[in-house]
Amino acid sequence: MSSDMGLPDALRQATRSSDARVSIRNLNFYYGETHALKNVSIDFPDRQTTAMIGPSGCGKSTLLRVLNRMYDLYPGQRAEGEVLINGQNIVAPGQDLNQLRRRVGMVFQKPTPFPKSIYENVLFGVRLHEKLSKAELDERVEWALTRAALWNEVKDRLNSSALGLSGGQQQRLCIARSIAVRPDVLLLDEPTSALDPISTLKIEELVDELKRDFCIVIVTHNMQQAGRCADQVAFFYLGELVEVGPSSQIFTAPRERKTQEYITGRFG
Ligand SMILES: Nc1ncnc2c1ncn2[C@@H]1O[C@H](COP(=O)(O)OP(=O)(O)OP(=O)(O)O)[C@@H](O)[C@H]1O
Repeated sequence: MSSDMGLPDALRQATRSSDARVSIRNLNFYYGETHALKNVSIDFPDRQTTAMIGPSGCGKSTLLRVLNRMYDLYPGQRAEGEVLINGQNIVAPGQDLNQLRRRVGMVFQKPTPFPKSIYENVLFGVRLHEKLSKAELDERVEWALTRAALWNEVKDRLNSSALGLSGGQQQRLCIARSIAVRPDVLLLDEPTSALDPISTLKIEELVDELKRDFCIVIVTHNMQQAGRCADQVAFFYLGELVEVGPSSQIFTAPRERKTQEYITGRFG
């Protein structure tokens, strides 16, 4: 438990790194008996991209699932500790999960468009959370698709099915759908692992662009991608955060031997 428990929210926030959008302190996560995250403390700064790297099973996806409390859907899974998003501990009881999921967008490994039009896909979350006029909805669709670098490719077929788009376009549509509700944090779980190299490059450029507005956390197995996209890199091993630092430091002068071994491909 952190020592500043009991302080008012504003003061607690002020005691954190000033630019941290997400501050995690002493987080433990359990799948029943399996202790999947062990005492993890890390900040995800605003307007920066953090890449989470580490071998299979080290807990990267689990940490993303904690950030939007996806684990709530499964009995026996529980988080202990503190995950502050804008100063609010989102793993504490009594949170409004609908609001939380509006503030924390998630994009998965495989594109997950709904069998609806491109237009309705973008508005899916917006319609749940906001009452907007037709003109405002149109404006939001154009804004989100433009930010997701897809507008020019789809503006003449907004009412066509999203399932008719290529894999790379579908993934950009999913990013548009996530940002359309204007979240604080955008989580990307291996967003390019199902894509070809050109689509991958487009998504990476997009991530670079989007970090101007959002706090981005990306899980990737691709070291080059982490090097290209991330400002900060966090290396996890067996549920523990081994090391976190600026991307340039982690890839050129890691402090920990395990990090060095992983980034040089000696295991994982
Ligand atoms: N639903 C579950 N029930 C029980 N244990 C689970 C469950 N999901 C994950 N785990 C365990 O939790 C640990 C962390 O898994 P997690 O999926 O977070 O790893 P990861 O780093 O994202 O792996 P990968 O790179 O393969 O996606 C692993 O030991 C895994 O076996």
